[in-house]
Amino acid sequence: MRAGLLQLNVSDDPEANLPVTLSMVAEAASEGATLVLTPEVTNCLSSSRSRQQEVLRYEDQDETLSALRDAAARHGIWLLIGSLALKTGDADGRFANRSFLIDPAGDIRARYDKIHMFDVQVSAEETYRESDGFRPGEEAVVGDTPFGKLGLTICYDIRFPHLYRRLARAGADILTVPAAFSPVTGAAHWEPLLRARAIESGAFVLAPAQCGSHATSRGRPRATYGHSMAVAPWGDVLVDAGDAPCVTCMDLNMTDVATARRRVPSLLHDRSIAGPP
Ligand SMILES: O=C(O)CNC(=O)[C@H](CS)NC(=O)CCC(=O)C(=O)O
Repeated sequence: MRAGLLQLNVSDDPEANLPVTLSMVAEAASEGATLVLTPEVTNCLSSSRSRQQEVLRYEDQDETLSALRDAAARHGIWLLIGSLALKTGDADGRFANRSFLIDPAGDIRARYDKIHMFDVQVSAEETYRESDGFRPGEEAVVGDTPFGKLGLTICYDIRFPHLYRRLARAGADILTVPAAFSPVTGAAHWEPLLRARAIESGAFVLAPAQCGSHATSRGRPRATYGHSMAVAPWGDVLVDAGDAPCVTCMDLNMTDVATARRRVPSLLHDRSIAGPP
């Protein structure tokens, strides 16, 4: 199986972002990818609440979603849209940060709302309050494909290993971790977290990322870490896409999942542990 990771540098203008994303999806398909993955917030990196209120749409009216579904059908590929920022109709006005698995007919096969919100002060100057704008999801999701099961997660979820344990035990062969990681935490934690989840799950980890300085029309400027990554079930880094926008394709030997789990069957060795709660 051949997978393609899109590394994007989106702005807070969905209309401007879409043509770039579509041409990179076409490029991945032309390089033979049968599963193409895009990063977190493929449609719009958040700058201010008022800007989001203006440009974000409900799922059934979102043009990025409909155009990417068409693209999956046109190219005959599976597409993991890392996430879209979408209106929800919730009373408190918060948005959803939602991944979609699209099949080669363009149909939606799975949806996942990011569970863990990035409410973190990463440095004296840099604080994130994701839960101010986004409503967290509640449910883990596995999507079925002909080449294996995908466990859907997003960005900050990577720091919560029990979610990945659950997905691995549900049979996930590939864990998807689309991201818009902060440069500071990215440099310190991104690669070891991805490799740890791959090793302890005996699964591929595919992590398409946002990169660079993002153009925003208002609010504070944003920058993200890049370094989209593919990690094999044994823990080896297959791809590190660096820090500029790009399309990176790679072959995945899906039998590596069973091989890794046979060599170290730790998924079968969980025990319930007594002691402090
Ligand atoms: O806000 C948007 O538009 C897109 N979403 C993000 O950028 C999200 C929430 S602020 N970022 C992360 O989860 C970074 C996690 C991270 O950097 C870490 O775990 O260290």
